[in-house]
Amino acid sequence: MSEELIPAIHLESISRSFPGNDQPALHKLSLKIEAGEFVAIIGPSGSGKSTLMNVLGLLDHPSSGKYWLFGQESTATAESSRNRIRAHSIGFIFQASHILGDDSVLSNAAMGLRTQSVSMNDRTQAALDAIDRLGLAHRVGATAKTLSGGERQRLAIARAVATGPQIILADEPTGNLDSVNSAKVVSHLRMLKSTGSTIVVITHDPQVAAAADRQIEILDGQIVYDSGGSARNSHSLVSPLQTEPLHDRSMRSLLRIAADDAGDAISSLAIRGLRSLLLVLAFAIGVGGLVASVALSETTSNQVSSAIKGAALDEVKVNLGDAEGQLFDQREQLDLGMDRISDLPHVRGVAFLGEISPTEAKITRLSPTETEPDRAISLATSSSSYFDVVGIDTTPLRASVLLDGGKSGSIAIVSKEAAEELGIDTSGVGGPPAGISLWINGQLVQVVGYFSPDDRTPELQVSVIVSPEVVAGIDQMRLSLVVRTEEGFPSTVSKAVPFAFSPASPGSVSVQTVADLQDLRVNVANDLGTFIAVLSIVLILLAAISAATAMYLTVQSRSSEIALRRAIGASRSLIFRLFLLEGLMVGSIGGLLGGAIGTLFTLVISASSGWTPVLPPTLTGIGLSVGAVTGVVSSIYPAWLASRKDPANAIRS
Ligand SMILES: Nc1ncnc2c1ncn2[C@@H]1O[C@H](COP(=O)(O)OP(=O)(O)OP(=O)(O)O)[C@@H](O)[C@H]1O
Repeated sequence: MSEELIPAIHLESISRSFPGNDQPALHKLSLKIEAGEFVAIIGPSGSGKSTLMNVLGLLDHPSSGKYWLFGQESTATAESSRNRIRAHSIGFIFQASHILGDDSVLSNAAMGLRTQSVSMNDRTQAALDAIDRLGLAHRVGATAKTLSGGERQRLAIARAVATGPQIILADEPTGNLDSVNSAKVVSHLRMLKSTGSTIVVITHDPQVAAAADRQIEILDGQIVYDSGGSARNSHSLVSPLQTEPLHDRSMRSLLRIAADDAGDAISSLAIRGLRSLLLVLAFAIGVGGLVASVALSETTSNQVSSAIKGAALDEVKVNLGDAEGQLFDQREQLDLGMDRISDLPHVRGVAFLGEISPTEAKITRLSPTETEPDRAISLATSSSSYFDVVGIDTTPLRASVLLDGGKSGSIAIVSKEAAEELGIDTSGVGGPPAGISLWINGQLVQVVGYFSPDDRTPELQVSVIVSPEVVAGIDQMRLSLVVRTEEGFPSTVSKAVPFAFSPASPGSVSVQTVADLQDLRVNVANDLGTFIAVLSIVLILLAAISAATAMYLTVQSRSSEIALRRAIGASRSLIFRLFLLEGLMVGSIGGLLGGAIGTLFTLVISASSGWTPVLPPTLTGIGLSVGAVTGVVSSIYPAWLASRKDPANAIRS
């Protein structure tokens, strides 16, 4: 690198005024400081020392005048170059040491190096060297908040010198220290001077002022005394400033930046563990609900479709309403209506089904007084034609004929699941053994066969179908007809059925093709899915609002950290990325957890309802992406606010 003989600092007629202040904080101040000088700036409170320091450190812009830093005119320099100069060429030591209390001593010392994007190994080495030089090696792994005041200030110096800056700016470095610790700081500053650093110290401390080679006094924003420059020493030659990015934009370097960002975000989330956990849970609940709604609506749709898809093409259901004891009084009329329906074109068969209200049916195995099985068994009555119409075989074959009366008397055909529930052995291939009977509402009913309901008749899964005389005395019965049509004709037939069954009042007969029913149930499933989805979106919005609020509060409480990062050269975009990444991580973890919760919820609901769960392979992706997007969106505003914080103001507070 080329080396020239130029002042380290050259101010010409610098003024700085603040809105609302009649007196400028700096007034036409001119000053030259040679490289390698150790200068103390003294003056009463309010005289403009900190303002001068902020201008020198490129934390603040003067209102007028010119400033050359190592020969480079820096008043008009772009923000990104100013960040780089701060990161590479200036070391700051602030009065309030601005240590990140929850981070380790090592990570505090390495902070500036992280901003420089130095590799992890070099970073650790340089930070350890600086810690060692400042006599803190024994506390290297400690959490910074456990350090004493003097140790903190030495750590602040270690952080400032670890990056190897050309100039050190220190604002009251001994302000909070006793004389012993002040003396240590002074000796470290002298040691730095001896290695060629240019040092500018603002101080009220006579000990520090005396240790400097040159004293400058400021009053009302102007220099009122200057002890004069010292001779250049052997280290006083300066190198050009670092204004261009040092790290290349290679894949490796980008990966390092990404790893640094992720590391910062993780440690920041870990430090605020409980807050992070609550946020993750908020996202998990919202996303979990959404994932469950997707999976459940798929599951229920599948359930509905597979249950009735076989019947959709050739079945019409006719609801005759509640028949209160009418079945037998009006059996003739019922048979007549059914005859007329079976005469309709495209009709293959028709049968009735009388379903008895569960409160009216007591079914037991051995005695009329024993307790009913745990699982509810439904009771229905029909004729043999029902089995033909819905296409269910019985064991033994044609057992259903016995339903049509005659000598056999009171008989029952039992679904396999109901038989198992009642403790009847269904393993025999020839049907129930002779003499097996049930007690139904106090009557002894002989079991003559089994049947296995299929998808068309899910309502008969656990049921007993009896001959009509068994239920003769029962009032509460829902009566319906099942009409089997030629394939593709349910809709045509359904229009004619009411007129055929009840020519006098066709309006009293309500007809549904299974296809209608399917639509209806799919709609119900969809409605349910939509309801859960809307609810989940509300939950996700709430999660996003809580995340945004928590993040906003965090930004406020981390003002000092943000100020420090900005002061030591972190760009606005780095600060923005840091907060955005925190939102992304919280949202993604919440989203993944929500995906798992939603899946588990669907499995539990499906298992308890006897459904086959349908878990689309995209569920995890949905959970993750909804969580990630919501996390990012909710952190945009707080991240933006953080990135806009003015380092000069923030560092004062
Ligand atoms: N951001 C600001 N907005 C308004 N006025 C400001 C701002 N910063 C500094 N000032 C004013 O400029 C003047 C110089 O302040 P400065 O902090 O530089 O003094 P100082 O010499 O460092 O004081 P001290 O020794 O008490 O820290 C003061 O009157 C102060 O109120």
